[in-house]
Amino acid sequence: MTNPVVQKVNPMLTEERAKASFPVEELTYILDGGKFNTEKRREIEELVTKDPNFEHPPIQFMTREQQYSLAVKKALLVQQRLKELDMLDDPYASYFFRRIAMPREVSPIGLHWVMFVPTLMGQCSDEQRERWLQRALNYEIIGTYAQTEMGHGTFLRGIETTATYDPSSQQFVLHSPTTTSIKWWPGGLGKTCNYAVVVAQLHTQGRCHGVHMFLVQLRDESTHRSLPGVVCGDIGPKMGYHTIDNGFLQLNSVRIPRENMLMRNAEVQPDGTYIRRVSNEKLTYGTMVFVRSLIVSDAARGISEAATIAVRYACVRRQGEPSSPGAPEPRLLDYPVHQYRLLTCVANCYGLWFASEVLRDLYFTVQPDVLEGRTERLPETHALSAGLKAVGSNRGAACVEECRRCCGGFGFSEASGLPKIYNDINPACTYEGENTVMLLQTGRHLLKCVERARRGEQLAPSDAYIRSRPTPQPKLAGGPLTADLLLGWLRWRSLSMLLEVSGRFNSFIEQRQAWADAFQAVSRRLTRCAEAHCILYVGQAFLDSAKAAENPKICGVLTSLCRLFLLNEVVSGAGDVQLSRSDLARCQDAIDSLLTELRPNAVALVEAFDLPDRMLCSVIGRYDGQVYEAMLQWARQSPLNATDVHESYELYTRQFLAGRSLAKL
Ligand SMILES: CCCCCCCCCCCCCCCCCCCCCCC/C=C/C(=O)SCCNC(=O)CCNC(=O)[C@H](O)C(C)(C)COP(=O)(O)OP(=O)(O)OC[C@H]1O[C@@H](n2cnc3c(N)ncnc32)[C@H](O)[C@@H]1OP(=O)(O)O
Ligand SMILES: Cc1cc2nc3c(=O)[nH]c(=O)nc-3n(C[C@H](O)[C@H](O)[C@H](O)COP(=O)(O)OP(=O)(O)OC[C@H]3O[C@@H](n4cnc5c(N)ncnc54)[C@H](O)[C@@H]3O)c2cc1C
Repeated sequence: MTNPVVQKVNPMLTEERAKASFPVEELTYILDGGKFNTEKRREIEELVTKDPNFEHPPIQFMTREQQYSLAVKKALLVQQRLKELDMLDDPYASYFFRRIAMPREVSPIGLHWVMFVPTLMGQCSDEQRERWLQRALNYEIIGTYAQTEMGHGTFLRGIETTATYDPSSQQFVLHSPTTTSIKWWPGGLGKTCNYAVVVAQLHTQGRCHGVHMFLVQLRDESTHRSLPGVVCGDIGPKMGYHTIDNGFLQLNSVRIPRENMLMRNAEVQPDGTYIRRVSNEKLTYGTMVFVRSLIVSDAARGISEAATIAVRYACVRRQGEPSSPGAPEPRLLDYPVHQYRLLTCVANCYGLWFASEVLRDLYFTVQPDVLEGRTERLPETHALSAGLKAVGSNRGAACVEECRRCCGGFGFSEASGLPKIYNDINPACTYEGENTVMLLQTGRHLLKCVERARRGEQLAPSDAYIRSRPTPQPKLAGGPLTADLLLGWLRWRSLSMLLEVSGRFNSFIEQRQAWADAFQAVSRRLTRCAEAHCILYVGQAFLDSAKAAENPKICGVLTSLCRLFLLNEVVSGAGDVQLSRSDLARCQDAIDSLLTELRPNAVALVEAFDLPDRMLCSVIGRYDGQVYEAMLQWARQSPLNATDVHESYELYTRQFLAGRSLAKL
C-alpha cells in the first residue's frame, strides 16, 4: 500500500476545517489519553511510513494466498522492528506500530498477543509462567486459543475434546472423539501457529471435572511440520479476514506432559488426584472477559475510521438541485438528514470510545484481585464486558454500514476502504461470544441484581441504580433538555424495563416454573434490558468525559455531541416505556437544533481522531479531498486492466459471438 501523494487540498475541505469552534489538537490529546501518547503515536506512524518494507500495492487486488503471505511477512517484520526499537515491552507503542503497519490486514499472529499470551499470564502457575511466558513474549513460539469446536461455540460446557490423565506416564491424552469435536475457527491455527492453548474436558481417576486448558504443541519447532496425531489446516475463505488462517484441529490421542495443564486455578497431581485451588470455575474464562473489553474500543476505532471517510467525502461530494440558478449543487453534508446519519455515528463513536476506557480501567482494577482469588467484582466485570462487547460491536457494525451507505456507490467500492472496515468489525458480533448470548449474560446478572436489591444487599457501582421499586419518570417537559436530565431519563428507562421483566420472571417462578424456563420466557425482553443498561453506562462515561475536559470549548462541543447521543437513545427507546407525544416532539426538535449546531464541527470532530491516510486506506476519505483523480488511479491498478483485451474474450466471447458452442470448451 502506498501513501497517496497529498495534492493541493480541496478548498471545500479547507473551508470546513476553518469552521471548527474548538482546538482540534487538544481533543486529540484527550482521545489519546494525553499529549505524550499523541506524540509517541505520531513518532511511530512516521517510523512506519518511512519504512519502504511496509509498502505494497492495495491488497484488494491480491489473491487470498498472496494476502495471507503478505500478512505473515508484515506481522513478523513488525515484531522484528519492535525488538530493534526496544518497544516490545511498551503495549501502547507496540499496539500502534501494529495498527499503522497493518491497517487493513488482520494479523495471522494476532491471536498470539490478544489471547495466547494473556491466557498464559492468567491461567499459568508461577512456575509455568517462568517456563513458557518469556518464550511466548519473545515470539520463540507462536500460539493461538483453541476453544470453539464444530459442534459447540456458545455452550462451552458442551465441548467434546477430552484430556484424559494417564498416571502411568504422567501425561494427558488429548483427543477429538467425534467430527463435531474438531476445533474450528481459532485464528492462526491453520498454518501459522506451532502451539495452542486447547480447551478440553478434563478426565482423571474416572471422573470428568469440566473444561480446563492445556498447552499443546502442534508443529515441530524447526520444520513446522504438524506433529504425529495433529491434523490441522485452514477452514477456507470467509466473509472477511482474508489475511488470517482461521483453522481446524483434530487431535488423535496426542500425549502431552502433565505439567502442560494450565494450573493456576486447579491441578492434577502425579497420581491423578484433582485439586481445585480457587472455587470460582469461571476464572477459566478470564481471557474472554479481557478480550471482550478490548472489542469495545476496537468498535469505536472502526467507527472513527468510517466516520472520518464519510464526513470528509460528504464535504466534497456535490449532488442535487442547486438552491438558486447558477449556485453550485449542495454538498451531501448540507442535507440535514445526512448530518443526522453521520453525526449520530460520530456521537456513538465518542460514547463507545470513552466507555471503553472506563471499562478497561475497571478490568485492570479488578484483575489483580481476581488473580488472587478475590472475585467479588467479577460478576459486574463479566456482565459489563459481555454487554458492552455486544452493544459496541452491534453499534460498530451498524454505524460503519451507515457510513458506507452515506458514500453512495463509492461506498460499495473497495477503494473507499469502507467494505474492509465493515468486514473487520462485523465478525466481532460473533466471536468472543455471540452478541445475543452476551446480552443474555448481562440480563441474567441484572435479574440477580434486582433480587439482591430486594434483599437489601449492596450492589456494585455500575448496578447501584437498580432498586426493587420503581422511581418516578423524570420530566422532559418544561426546563431545558440537559445531558444530566436525559441521562436520568435513560437511568429511569433501564430500571423500569428491568422491573417489568423481573416482575414477569417472578410471576413465572410463583407459578412453579423452573428458573431456567422462567429465564427463557423473559429472554427476549431481557436482551433489551441489557442494551438499555449498557447504553446508560456509555452515556454516563460520555458525559463524565465531556465534563472533565478543561478547555470550555471542548467541554461545550463534547456535551452537545453527548446530548445528541442521549436524545437519539431517548427517541429510539421511546417504545420500550411510556414517553408522551409532546416529550417525544421536544426531543425531536432538540435533535434538529443540535444538528445545526454541530454541523460546522463535523470535520473537526472526526479529524480529532487524527487518522493518517496510511491508516484509512481510502480513496474517498483522503486528507486532501481529491477524490475523483484518485478513484481513476485506483481503478487503473485493477489486474483486469493489465491488457486492453482480456483473455476471456479470445476464449469465450469470440466463440459465443461466432455462434459456437461453449459447452465443449
Ligand atoms: C499508556 C497507556 C497504556 C495503554 C495501553 C493500551 C494500548 C492498547 C490499546 C488497547 C486496544 C487494543 C485493541 C485490540 C484489538 C482487539 C480486537 C480483538 C480481536 C480479537 C480476536 C478474537 C478472535 C476470537 C476469539 C474467540 O472467539 S475465542 C472463543 C470465544 N467463545 C466464547 O466467547 C464462548 C461464549 N460462551 C460463554 O462464554 C459461556 O459459555 C456462556 C457465558 C455463554 C455460558 O456459560 P455457562 O453455560 O457455563 O454458564 P451459565 O450461563 O450457566 O453461567 C454460570 C455463571 O457463570 C457466570 N459466567 C459466565 N461466563 C463468565 C465469565 N467469563 N466470567 C465470569 N463469570 C462468568 C454467569 O454469569 C453465571 O453466573 P451466575 O450463576 O452467578 O448467574
Ligand atoms: C472471525 C472469527 C474468529 C474466531 N476466532 C476464534 C478463536 O480464535 N478461537 C476460538 O476458540 N473461537 C473462535 N471463533 C469462534 C467464535 O467464538 C464462535 O463462533 C462464537 O462463540 C459463536 O459460537 P457458534 O459459532 O457455535 O454459534 P452458535 O452457538 O451455534 O450460535 C448460533 C446462533 O444461535 C444463537 N444461540 C446460541 N445459543 C443460544 C442460547 N443459549 N440462547 C439464545 N440464542 C442462542 C446465537 O445467538 C447465534 O445467533 C471465531 C469466530 C469467528 C467468526
